[in-house]
Amino acid sequence: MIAYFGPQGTFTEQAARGLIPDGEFLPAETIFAALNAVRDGRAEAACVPVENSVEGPVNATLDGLTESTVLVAVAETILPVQFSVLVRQDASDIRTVASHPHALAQVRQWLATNLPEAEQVPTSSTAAAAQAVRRGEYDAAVTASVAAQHYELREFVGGIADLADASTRFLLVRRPGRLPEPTGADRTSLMAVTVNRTGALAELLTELSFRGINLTRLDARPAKTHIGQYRFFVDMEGHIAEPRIGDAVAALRRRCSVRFLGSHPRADHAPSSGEPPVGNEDFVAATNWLESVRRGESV
Ligand SMILES: O=C(O)C(=O)Cc1ccccc1
Repeated sequence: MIAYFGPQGTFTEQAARGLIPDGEFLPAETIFAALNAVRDGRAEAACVPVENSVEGPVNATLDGLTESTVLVAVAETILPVQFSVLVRQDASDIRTVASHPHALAQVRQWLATNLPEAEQVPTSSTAAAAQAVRRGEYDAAVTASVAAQHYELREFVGGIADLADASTRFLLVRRPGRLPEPTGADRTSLMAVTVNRTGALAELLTELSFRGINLTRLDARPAKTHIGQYRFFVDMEGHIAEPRIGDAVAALRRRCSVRFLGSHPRADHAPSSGEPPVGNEDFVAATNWLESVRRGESV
């Protein structure tokens, strides 16, 4: 069973069906509920949105992955997202338009131009907004086009997005277990809580940079312990099975609290960029040399 951030008709449902085409799916009303379905065993995995190219990180996912037993990402997909504005068949004027905040943000200009008087109302998801329009609570919903069929609504307008090539990245997460095999085009995700000291984050990032590891994402979320304490979410190119990446992650672990959030193939299949100053084979050779020195066989 694959839980997904629902209800039926969300972009996340499309992502889940793309990742596991022959899966059995369990819609969840919130991202936390989708993740907790994995934690309590009702689902083997969950599909949740993690970031989009307009609004950035999906905070509920970052918090949800780490605020209980940790779940790890084993796959990802990136969907281009365009939106439809759905209304009831008998719609006349539109005084309220509802959607997920990340959807409203991605059509902000369109709404300001075309529905400037409509009150914008945040809902838990785009499909939840469609359900609310069906119930008569709001006049319009900004959704994926597929939601029209699920909730018997009419497409007032389709194919809208302020940025034509906007996209959203979704994760498939599971309980910790066997890692996906390295592919040479992978992403490793961590959550680190640094000590609240000048330079602590810079030192953490230096452990990556001087090993030639390219950071692909850095987000900060409140640690919710006290003001000023943050959880840093760090994505990097590479797979933790690679000696160079493993060496860097161990170095971070020596410096601060680190949680592993997964190593998995990148949806864009982009191989690790650049020629690192020291490659995986150098780490293996250095480790072998150190072991032979310790055995008194080398100097
Ligand atoms: O609400 C949805 O449909 C989701 O899947 C979350 C979302 C919202 C806006 C853009 C991409 C995903």
